[in-house]
Amino acid sequence: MYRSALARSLPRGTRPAHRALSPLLSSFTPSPSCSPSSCSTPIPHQQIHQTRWSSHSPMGTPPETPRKKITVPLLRKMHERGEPITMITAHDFPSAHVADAAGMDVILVGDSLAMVGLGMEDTNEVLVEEMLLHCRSVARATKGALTIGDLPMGSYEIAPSQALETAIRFIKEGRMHGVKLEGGKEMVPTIQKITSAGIPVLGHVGLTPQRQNALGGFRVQGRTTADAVKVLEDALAVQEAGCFAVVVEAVPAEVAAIIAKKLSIPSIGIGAGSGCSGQVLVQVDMTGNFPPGRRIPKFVKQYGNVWAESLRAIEAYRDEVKSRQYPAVEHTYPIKEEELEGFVKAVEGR
Ligand SMILES: Nc1nc(=O)c2c([nH]1)NC[C@@H]1CN(c3ccc(C(=O)N[C@@H](CCC(=O)O)C(=O)O)cc3)CN21
Ligand SMILES: CC(C)C(=O)C(=O)O
Repeated sequence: MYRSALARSLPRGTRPAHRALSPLLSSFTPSPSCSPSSCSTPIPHQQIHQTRWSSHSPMGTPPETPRKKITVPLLRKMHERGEPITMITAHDFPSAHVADAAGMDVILVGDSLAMVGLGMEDTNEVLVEEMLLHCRSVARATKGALTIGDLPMGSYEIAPSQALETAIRFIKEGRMHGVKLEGGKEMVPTIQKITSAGIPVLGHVGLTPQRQNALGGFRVQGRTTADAVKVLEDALAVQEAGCFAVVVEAVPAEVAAIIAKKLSIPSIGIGAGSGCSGQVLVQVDMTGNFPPGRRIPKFVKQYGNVWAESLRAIEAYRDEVKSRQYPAVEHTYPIKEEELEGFVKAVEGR
C-alpha cells in the first residue's frame, strides 16, 4: 500500500536540505569564510567572486574525494567483512555529485529515471539513448563510487549478443563501470555473455518492474513457499552466471534474509528488509524531492524534504522579485562614476 507524503510529517532526525548540502557548496566557495551571501566586503566584491560563481561551468569540478575508489573487488571485500554496501540512484550531474560526496559505495543510474526524472508512466518507455545521456552526466560527477547503468526494457532480452552490444554502449558511451539487468534463470546466457567481455553485471530478482505487465503491477514477490523458492533459485542462477551482486526487490524480509545467507555474492535489498548485504533506494524518494501527495513505495524512508526546501527558496525568490528586494546592490556590477556620467550624457535627448 502506498502512503501519502501529505499524511506524514518530516521524519525524526531529518536534516534540512541546506545543511545536508553545505559541505558540497563550501567546496565551490573561494574561501571558507567568504560566500556571496556571507561576504561582508563592500561592492567591488563581485569583481573578486564573479567568475568563481559563474554558472557557465557545470557547478565547477566535483570535489576531490579522499576516499578510495570503489571497485568490484572492494565490494567483495566489504561483503566478506560483513560491511553493509550503500547504493542509491542518481539520474543527473547534481544528484550524482551529492551522492558521491555523501560517500555512497555504488551509484545506480536506474531506469526509474523514466518515472522520477522524465515523468513517464512506467520504466518501460525509456530509451537506451536517453539512459546513456543521463549515465554520462552521472559519470562526470562521480569520483569515488562505482557506477552502474540499468539496461532498459527491450535492450537486452532478444539475444545475449544484443545485451552485450547494449552493455558495451553503457561502458563506452555512458561511461559506467557496469550494468544492471532484470531477471533470473532465463538471463543466465545473457549474463555469461556480458561478463565474458569483462563488464560487471548486477542482477535484479524478486520484483522486476520492467515485467510489471506480466506481474500485475509493482507486486511483492516470494510470498508463497513456491514463489520464495523461485526468487532464491533466480538469485543463485544469476550468481552462478557471473553477477558480482544482485538486487533483491520487494520480497518479505525473512525470505530475503535466507536468500542473502545462501548467496556468496552481495545481495542489495530494496523493500527486502535488513538481512541483505546492502541497501538501495531511489534518491528522489529518500530525499523527499517530490510534491506532497505523491505515492511512494512502502519501503521508502524519507530522510529529507528537498521539495519543501526548494519550494521555500523559489517562493522567497518570487516574493523578492515582485517586491524588488532582489537583486540587492551586492548582486550588481559596479561602474566608474565618470563612465556612468558619460553614458547618461550620451543618452540625453535620445
Ligand atoms: N520512485 C520510484 N521508486 C522506486 O523505488 C521505484 C520506482 N520509482 N519505479 C520502479 C520501481 C517500482 N517500484 C515499486 C513501486 C511500488 C511498490 C509498492 O508500493 N508496492 C506495494 C505492494 C503492492 C502489492 O504487493 O500488492 C507496497 O505496498 O509497497 C513497490 C516497488 C520500485 N521502483
Ligand atoms: C530501484 C532500483 C533498484 C532500480 O532498479 C531503479 O532505480 O530503476
